[in-house]
Amino acid sequence: MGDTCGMLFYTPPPMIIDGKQIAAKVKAEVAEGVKALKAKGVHTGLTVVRVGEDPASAIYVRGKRKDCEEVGIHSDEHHLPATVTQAELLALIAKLNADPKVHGILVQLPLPKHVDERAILDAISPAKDADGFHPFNVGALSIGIPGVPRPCTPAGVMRMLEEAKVDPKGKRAIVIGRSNIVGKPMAAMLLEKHATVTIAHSRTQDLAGEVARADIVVAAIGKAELVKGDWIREGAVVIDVGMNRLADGKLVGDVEYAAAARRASAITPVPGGVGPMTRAMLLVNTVELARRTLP
Ligand SMILES: Nc1nc2c(c(=O)[nH]1)N[C@@H](CN(C=O)c1ccc(C(=O)N[C@@H](CCC(=O)O)C(=O)O)cc1)CN2
Ligand SMILES: [Mg+2]
Repeated sequence: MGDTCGMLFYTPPPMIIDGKQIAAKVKAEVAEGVKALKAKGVHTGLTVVRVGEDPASAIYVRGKRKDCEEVGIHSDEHHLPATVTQAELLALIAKLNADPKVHGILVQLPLPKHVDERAILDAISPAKDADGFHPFNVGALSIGIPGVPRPCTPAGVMRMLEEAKVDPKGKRAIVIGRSNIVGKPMAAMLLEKHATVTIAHSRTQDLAGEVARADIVVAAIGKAELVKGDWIREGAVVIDVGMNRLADGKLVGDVEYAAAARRASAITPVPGGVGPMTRAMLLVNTVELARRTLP
C-alpha cells in the first residue's frame, strides 16, 4: 500500500527481476550454441586461473566450472599458490594465449597484493578475454565496436533490463560506483541504449537527490544498504549489484530492499539477482569467443 488511509494511492508491488530464472534461459541458449559449435568440430573451452586461498574465490570458481559443465563447455583450472610471482603468472597466461584448445581465459579476482592486477589482465589476449576486461575490449565497448566480449556483470544487467522490457532509451539512469569492472562499463552500455546517464561515486554531493531523479538506478558501490528506499523515485527500476555479507552471515545488496520495493516498479533481489547473471554472461562470452575461431 502506498498510503495509510485507504486505497486512494494503491501502489502495485514491483516486478521482481529474477536473475536465476533469466540466467537459466541464457544458459539454455549457450548450451545450444556450444552444441552447434561441437557439430563444426569446435569444443568450447574456458580456463580459469585462481591464485591463493581466498575462500570466496574458491566458491565462485567452483560455481563457474559447474556452470560450464551444465552447458557443455570444457573447463580447466590452474590453481597457483599465493606466493606465485608476477613473471610466473605472465608465463602461464602466455602459454594459455597460445593454446588453441583454450577459447576463454579468466583470472579470478582479487589477486594477491604483490601482483600487478592490471598487468595480468592486459596480458590476456583480447581474443580470449572471457571477462571483457582487456583495454582493447573496454575501448571497443566505449566506441561501440560490436562483437567483442563485455564485462559480465553490466552485460547481465542489460539482459535483465531487456527481459523485464525496460528500454533505457530517453530514461534518466544513475550508476552508483565507478569501478572498471562494473560502474564504467555499465554506464557505457546504458549510454549505448540511449539513456541519459549519471555516474555517482563516493565524492558525489547529494547522492539522495541524484538518485531521486533517476528512472533506472544501478547500485554498485559495495556498501550494505547505502541507497535508502525513500531516495527511490516512485516507479523507478532498481538494479542492485551489491553483495555485502553482514556480521550475522546475511547477504544484502547496496539498496535497502524492502523500502525500495515499496516505491520501485521493478527491482532485483540479492541474492538471486545480478549475481547469477554475472555467471551466465561469462558463458555467453566464452561461446562467442569460441565461435570467433571458426574460419
Ligand atoms: N575475474 C573476475 N573476478 C571477479 C568477478 C568477475 O566477474 N570476474 N566478480 C566477482 C565475483 N564473482 C565472479 O567472479 C561473482 C560473485 C558472486 C556471484 C553470485 O552469483 N552471487 C550470488 C550470491 C552468492 C552468495 O550467497 O554468497 C547471488 O548474487 O545470488 C556471481 C559472481 C569478483 N571477482
Ligand atoms: Mg544477486
